[in-house]
Amino acid sequence: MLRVAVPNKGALSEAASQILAEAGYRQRRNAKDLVLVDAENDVEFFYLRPRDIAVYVGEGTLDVGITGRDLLLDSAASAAEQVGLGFGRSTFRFAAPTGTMRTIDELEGKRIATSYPVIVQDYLRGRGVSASVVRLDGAVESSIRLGVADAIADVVETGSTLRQADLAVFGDPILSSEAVLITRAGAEEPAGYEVFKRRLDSVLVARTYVMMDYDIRVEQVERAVELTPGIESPTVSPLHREGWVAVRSMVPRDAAQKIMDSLYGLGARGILVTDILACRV
Ligand SMILES: Nc1ncnc2c1ncn2[C@@H]1O[C@H](COP(=O)(O)OP(=O)(O)OP(=O)(O)O)[C@@H](O)[C@H]1O
Ligand SMILES: O=P(O)(O)OC[C@H]1O[C@H](OP(=O)(O)OP(=O)(O)O)[C@H](O)[C@@H]1O
Ligand SMILES: [Mg+2]
Repeated sequence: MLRVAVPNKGALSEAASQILAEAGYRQRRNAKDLVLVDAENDVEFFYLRPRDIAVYVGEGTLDVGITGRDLLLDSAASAAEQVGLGFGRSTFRFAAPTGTMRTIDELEGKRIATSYPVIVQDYLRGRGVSASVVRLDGAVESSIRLGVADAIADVVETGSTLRQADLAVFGDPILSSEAVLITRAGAEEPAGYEVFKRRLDSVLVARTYVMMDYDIRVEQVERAVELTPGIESPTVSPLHREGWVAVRSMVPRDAAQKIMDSLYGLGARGILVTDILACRV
C-alpha cells in the first residue's frame, strides 16, 4: 500500500485534501483523524505537520508527501520535489521596519528572526553576509518590536501581516514557494506511485486547461489550429455544412478569452469553452 503524508493543519491542509479528493481518493471527514486507509485505491494517508512531512519521506518511512517547497528546503531532509501542485503559493522574503534597510548587505552583524533558519543561513552564506539567526516558531513579525531581532525573514503571501507590523520587504525574494509533491531522494519508485502521480498530474491539467470547440471554414483550419494546438493534437471533424469543419482542442484556461477573440477574427463561429472534469493525458 502506498503511504502518503498530507498536511494535517495550516495553510496547505485544506487544498491538499481537496486535490487528493479530486484525484479520486478518499479523504478524512474529521480534522482530528490521523490516518485514513483508502483500501479501494491501495493508498494510506497520514495527516502530519507540514514541517515534519519531508522528514518522514526523507527517512523512507512514508513513500510520498505533500508539503511546501520552503518547508522541504528548510528541513534539509533527503527528499526530492517531483512536481509543483499550484496551491499554497508564497514568497519568502526579508523585511525590516519601514525605511530602515534597503539591501541584503545591511544585514551584516544584525539579528534575523525566522521560522526557516536553514534557508536563511544558506542564503546569507551564499551572499557572504554574516548575521545571527534567531529561530522562532511563528508570529515572527512581532520579534523586532519585542527587541529580539533587527530584521525578519518570513513567508509573505498578501503582505498584510507585514503592513500591520509596519514592516517592509527589502532585497530580492529569497525563494518562491508552493505546495509540492515529494518522494525520497534517490530511492526506487515505490509500488503504486506511478498511478498516484498520474492522477495528480491529471488534476493539474484539468485545472489548468479548458476544452474549446469551434466551427471554422476549411481554408482557415491551419491558422486556427496554430492558435489551439492542444496537448497532443486537435481533433478536426467534418461538418454537415459544406466547406466547414469542427475543431476540438484543450487550451490553457488563462488564455481562453484571448484565443476566442483571435479565432473569431479568423471567422470561427460557435466557439464554446467547457471545464474538464477529469482527464488522463
Ligand atoms: N499565507 C500563508 N501563511 C503561511 N503559510 C503559507 C501561506 N501561504 C502559503 N503558505 C505555505 O504554507 C506552508 C506553511 O505551512 P504551515 O502549516 O506552517 O502553515 P501555517 O498557516 O503557518 O500554519 P500554523 O501557523 O498553524 O503553523 C509553507 O509552505 C508556506 O509557504
Ligand atoms: O502575507 P500574508 O498574507 O499576511 O501571509 C503571511 C503570514 O501568514 C503566516 O502567518 P500565520 O498566520 O501562519 O502565523 P504564524 O507566523 O504564527 O505561523 C506567515 O508566517 C506570515 O506571517
Ligand atoms: Mg504559520
